[in-house]
Amino acid sequence: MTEQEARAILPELGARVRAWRARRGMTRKQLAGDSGLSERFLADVESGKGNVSINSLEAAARALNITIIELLQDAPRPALARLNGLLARLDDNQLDQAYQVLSASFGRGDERGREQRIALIGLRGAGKSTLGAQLAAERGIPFVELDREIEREAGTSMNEILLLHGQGGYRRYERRALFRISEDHADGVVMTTGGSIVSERETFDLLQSRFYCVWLKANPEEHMSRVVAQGDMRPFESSRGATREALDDLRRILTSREALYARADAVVDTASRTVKQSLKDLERAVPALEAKGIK
Ligand SMILES: Nc1ncnc2c1ncn2[C@@H]1O[C@H](COP(=O)(O)OP(=O)(O)OP(=O)(O)O)[C@@H](O)[C@H]1O
Ligand SMILES: O=C(O)C1=C[C@@H](O)[C@@H](O)[C@H](O)C1
Ligand SMILES: [Mg+2]
Repeated sequence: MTEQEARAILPELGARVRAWRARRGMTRKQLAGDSGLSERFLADVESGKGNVSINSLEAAARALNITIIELLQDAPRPALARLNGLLARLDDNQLDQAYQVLSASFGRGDERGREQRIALIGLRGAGKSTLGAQLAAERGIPFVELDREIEREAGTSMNEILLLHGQGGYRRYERRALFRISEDHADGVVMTTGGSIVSERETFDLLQSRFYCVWLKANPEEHMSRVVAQGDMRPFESSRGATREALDDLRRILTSREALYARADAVVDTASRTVKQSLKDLERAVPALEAKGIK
C-alpha cells in the first residue's frame, strides 16, 4: 500500500466512526468519556486527520458497543446482517446444508458447462496431477495445470511472479487464468490447482462458480511421504526433508484449510488407496460426461 493509499483510508475511517456515533445517538463528548479518548483526538479522527492506533480504535469500538471488525468493514447491509445472524447460530454440518440449499436456489447452477469442468483441489501430494491427467485422458478432454497457466498469463515463472508482484499479484494472475480457462473449455477440462487456492474467498468463489470442484484428500503422513518422494517441500516449513517440524506444519495447514476444502462438490479420499483405485473413485465422484454440443 502506498503512503497515499494509506492516508486515503483515514477520512473513510473517520466517516465510519461518525456514522456509528450518530446511530448510537452519542455526542462526541459522551464517546470521549466512554472510551477514554480525548474529544480533540476524536474530532481529528472523525475529520480524517488523526492516524489512529489499533488500541485507540479498539477503545472507540468498545464504547460504541461494536467490534473493531464491524467498525472497519463496509457499510452494513441489513438483509445480509440478518442472514449472518441466522447462520452464526448453526453448527458446521448445518452450515454445509444451508450452503447447499442457498447455492441450489441462488448459486451457480446456471453457469454453462460448469459440471464438465473439473477442478481438483487439495494439499500437495494429494494426487491432483497424477489422477487429473489420467481422468482427462480417459474422458478425451484437455488437462491443464493452473499454476502453468498462471505462468503463461504472467509470461514468467512462479518464483518471478511472487518476487516481482507478491501474493497479491499472483492472485490477480490466478483469477485471470481461471476466467480464461473456463471461457476456453465449454466442452470440458480437468484442471489441477495450487494447494492454497481455497484460502482467498474471492478466488475460491470464482473457482466454484465455474468449475465442479473435487477435494482429493489423504492423511498427513501420506501427504508428507508423497511430497518428500518428489523432493520439494513447499510450502512446508523445512530445509531438511520430512522433519517433525515439517509434519507439524503440514498438519497445521491441513487443519486450517479442511473446512474450506470441504466446500468442494465432492470428496475423494486417496489414503491407503492405489492410484488405480483412486482413479475409479474419482470417476464415480464427477458428473457424467456430456456428448459434445449437447447442453
Ligand atoms: N491413491 C493415490 N492417488 C493419487 N496419487 C497417489 C496415490 N497413492 C500414491 N500416490 C502417489 O502420490 C503422488 C501424488 O503426487 P501428485 O504430483 O499427483 O500430487 P499433486 O496433488 O499434484 O501435488 P502438488 O500440489 O505438489 O502438485 C504420486 O507420486 C502418486 O503416484
Ligand atoms: O498449499 C500451498 O500453500 C501451496 C502449494 C503449492 O502448490 C504452491 O502453490 C505453493 O507452494 C503453495
Ligand atoms: Mg501437481
